[in-house]
Amino acid sequence: MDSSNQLDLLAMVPAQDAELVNLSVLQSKGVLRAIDRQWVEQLADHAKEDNPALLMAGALCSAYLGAGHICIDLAVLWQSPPEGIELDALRGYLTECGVGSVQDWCKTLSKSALVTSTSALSERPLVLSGTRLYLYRYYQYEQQVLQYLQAQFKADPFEPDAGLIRQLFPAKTDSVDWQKVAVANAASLPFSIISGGPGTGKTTTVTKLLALLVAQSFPQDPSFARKPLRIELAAPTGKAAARLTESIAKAKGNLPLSDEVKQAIPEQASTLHRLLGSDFGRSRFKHNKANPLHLDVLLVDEVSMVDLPMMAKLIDALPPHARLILLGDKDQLASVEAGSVLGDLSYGIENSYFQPDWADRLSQVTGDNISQFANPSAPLISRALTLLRTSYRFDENSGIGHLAKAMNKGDAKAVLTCLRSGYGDVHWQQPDGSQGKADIATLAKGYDDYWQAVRQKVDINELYAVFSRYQILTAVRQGEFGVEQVNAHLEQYFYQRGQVKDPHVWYSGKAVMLTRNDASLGLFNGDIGLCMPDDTQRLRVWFMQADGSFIGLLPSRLSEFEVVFAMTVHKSQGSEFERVALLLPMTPSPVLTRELIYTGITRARKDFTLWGSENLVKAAAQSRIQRSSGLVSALWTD
Ligand SMILES: Nc1ncnc2c1ncn2[C@@H]1O[C@H](COP(=O)(O)OP(=O)(O)OP(=O)(O)O)[C@@H](O)[C@H]1O
Repeated sequence: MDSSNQLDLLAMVPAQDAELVNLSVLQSKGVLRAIDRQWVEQLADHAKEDNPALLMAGALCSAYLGAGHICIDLAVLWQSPPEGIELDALRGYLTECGVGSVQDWCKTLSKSALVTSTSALSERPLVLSGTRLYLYRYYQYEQQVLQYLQAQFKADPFEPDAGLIRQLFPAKTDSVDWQKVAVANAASLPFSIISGGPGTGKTTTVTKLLALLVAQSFPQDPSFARKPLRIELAAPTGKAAARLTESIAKAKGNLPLSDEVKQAIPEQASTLHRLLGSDFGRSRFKHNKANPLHLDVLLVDEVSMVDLPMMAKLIDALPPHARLILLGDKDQLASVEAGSVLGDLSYGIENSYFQPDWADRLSQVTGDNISQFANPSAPLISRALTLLRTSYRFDENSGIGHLAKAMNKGDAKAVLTCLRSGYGDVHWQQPDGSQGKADIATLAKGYDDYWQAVRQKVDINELYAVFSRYQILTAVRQGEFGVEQVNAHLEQYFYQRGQVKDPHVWYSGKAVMLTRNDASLGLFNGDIGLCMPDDTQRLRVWFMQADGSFIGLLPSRLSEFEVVFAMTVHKSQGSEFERVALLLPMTPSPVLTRELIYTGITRARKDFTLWGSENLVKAAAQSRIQRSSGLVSALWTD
């Protein structure tokens, strides 16, 4: 059957609901992308399948994947269809196709040659697991992660050196020291997650953990040769890797251990792509099960940015004996690509409860009373998780700390109170509705120091440091308040003020962000370059490398990049700035969520300005990112 016949068939719906649900209508309403429809129609055509309920499910599965979901849950769709689609229309349409319930829908799918069941898994485009429908590859990724975790849960725990742990945490406190618990947990297990908001001591804690692992690896008898522990540090972006390098180096200095131990802790972090041996542009990595990484311990920071396929590939490349330690802030925006792995794995972490035997064990190792957190129904994964709750960056007087907390809770009233409270480090600019334009002159002021540094031709290290102090963040890409227009307006404004000679060509001070990994240059999507003349007065774009040094490239060597006086909140993940201005659009948008604003707020160390209306701030506080996957139910509820 050709695809035009299929479209005719799909149009066979109850008269009153006809325009509401067929694939072309779903596409016109933006529920489906052209690619979702083409994909499922081609598959169906090839397999000579024509059941509209199958086509609908397949197309939605593809569309939801594009929006970051790992799967669709037919039972959920049956109750709450995609936005813009009437429930009655969807059900009416499916009923017309002989599907009167979720069970019918599943039965229809399971009869299709395009769908495989999990009990007799075969390589077909779609996988039906209960009421969840996956694209085959994503089901495989999810299973890889689950199988890895199940294997770790079965492994015998290690015996960490309790004396060393207490030496690393000498302070006696009345309450539980969760940093100490995190170290005890992670030192006992081959897999662990340490989550916490900004400044809660994730790097401090993990540096102590690495110190413990290194010190434990030293032979008791110093006359024996020491087999060095191979530790690798990684993060999803170059910027995050550079920050991890810097933070570990700083935290190492404060360790109450010998120089020998400190020297054996690496500082240099790489990107995940580099670690796995990216052959840019292809989805396969050099390191995988057949060619595993050469390491004993892998620490990955900023894991909220890691998508499911990347996590699966990372796990695939781990040698069987390796320890994996994941660090991140579970409340930040999920990865750009599909999945919310950190959020799913640490789903119940807020409750901090452990199975009683594990709680006893932790009490013995730490000397703190963890038995108060014992709960016989704690799932296995809970022992691998520790949440750090105390921020050492933001004290009681910090507006940024209070605002981040209120937004994270989704407490719109507290967010507004905080914005109005007159904290010295939090400012709120409500847009003037009649104007409908971003206040570029005020936003641009934050770059005065930068332009002065450009004029003074300071060295690139210093210029980079000055540039990194201030950042304008946008919630969206398009429109007057989107990153593209704001950057164009800023360049124009700098031009009018004489700071930029000609915004259409390369100029001293032009700041760009790469939008693609570039194998030939060894640079990554998200890397920031600043344009300045070299010693011969030729303009070059200077990029900071993972070791903190700079390379200067001729502008002609860069192919895909954008100006970056403003960047989206998504792109800012993994970076921090002293001062941040977060610009919201004037009209509601589904991207305005609690996670997005929380991520924006927590990029600021010292000063945060929110540009946005009360209504949008309230709506964002009440809107959460929800991504479907099978991880939460497999790990937390099954
Ligand atoms: N237990 C502690 N007591 C006092 N200060 C601490 C403690 N833990 C961490 N700090 C301090 O708090 C600051 C933030 O710590 P750290 O960088 O480890 O946090 P983080 O969670 O990694 O931060 P970020 O959000 O920047 O990634 C550092 O100055 C650190 O020295």
